[in-house]
Amino acid sequence: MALIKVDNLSRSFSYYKKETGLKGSIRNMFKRERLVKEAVKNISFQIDEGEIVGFLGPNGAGKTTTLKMLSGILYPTSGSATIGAYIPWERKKAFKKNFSIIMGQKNQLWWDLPANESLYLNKCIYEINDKDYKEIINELADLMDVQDKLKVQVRRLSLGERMKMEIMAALIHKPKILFLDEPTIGLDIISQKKIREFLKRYNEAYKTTIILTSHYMNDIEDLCKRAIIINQGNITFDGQLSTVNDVFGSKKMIKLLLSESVDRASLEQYGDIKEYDGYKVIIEVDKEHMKAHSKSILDRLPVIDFNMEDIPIEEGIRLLYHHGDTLEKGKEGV
Ligand SMILES: Nc1ncnc2c1ncn2[C@@H]1O[C@H](COP(=O)(O)OP(=O)(O)OP(=O)(O)O)[C@@H](O)[C@H]1O
Repeated sequence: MALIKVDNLSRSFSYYKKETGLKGSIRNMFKRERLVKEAVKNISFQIDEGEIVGFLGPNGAGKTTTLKMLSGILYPTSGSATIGAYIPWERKKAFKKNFSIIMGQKNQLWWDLPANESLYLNKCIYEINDKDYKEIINELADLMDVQDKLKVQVRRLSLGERMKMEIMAALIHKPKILFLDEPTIGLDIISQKKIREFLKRYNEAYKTTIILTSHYMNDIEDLCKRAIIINQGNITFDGQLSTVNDVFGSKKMIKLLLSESVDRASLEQYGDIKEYDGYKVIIEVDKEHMKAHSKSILDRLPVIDFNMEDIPIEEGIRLLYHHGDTLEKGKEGV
């Protein structure tokens, strides 16, 4: 059943162009040019209870603006959204008790206090009783392996430990909906993996609905079955992650290992060269020319190893970022 329903949601920002230099500043005092940025344009989607959905797009695509509207931090310019029985920007207390947003680039913990003091503050804000608070703190600290860090001043924690505390602070009221905006940004690979494992287990245990934005493809592939891709405020893909490649089913990758160096120009006839060092080459080839090109490569080039693969999901998503067509509402794939 759909828990999050977004219907033709838009958000524009108006701002004034600022001229540089002294002359520009003086000119600005008398005449200012007003500009409008349409950050999110008529987007629609639905998300079921318990789903983890990857919300992807290049920088400036409109991801954070959408999450801010769904969290009630921003009013939309037009359109509607409901989360369960609530309209987020009405900011009803019961809604606030049901959701949490974690922004990897922003802290909610007090820098100079130990993490458990900030956690206690959240306990009071969310009106959690002592017994439930003790239980959830123990459970979360165990799951994230930070029992011994709870009394350490936040400024003395490593980036990974701090992020775990941020996640704990966001989860102590057991929200039903969780918005994660770049939760693993800047973390090393092992810490990223630990946080992903935690989120997976947490989602399984509590059936929390999660929208996740991340520029790390491992986060998305590990956690999400479905991806919504947004670019320049428009949704360009909404479907199963496994079908991303079907959109570009007309392309394949040929990976070659050569015994002698071959110059780049003589490989370009086969397709787009994705990687090249003379001996190791990856070429993106049109499927319709696959057979003829494969034969020609094997006949003419000093091939030691030849592999044919689908384009990697990361590449598929990158291509989808720039795929212009907006999806019709509810349609899966492009
Ligand atoms: N307050 C604002 N005033 C003017 N423009 C804004 C404002 N907030 C966001 N924008 C613009 O709206 C667009 C979408 O921004 P948003 O932060 O939603 O992108 P994003 O997809 O989260 O990007 P990133 O991956 O870089 O965080 C950007 O072009 C941004 O400059």
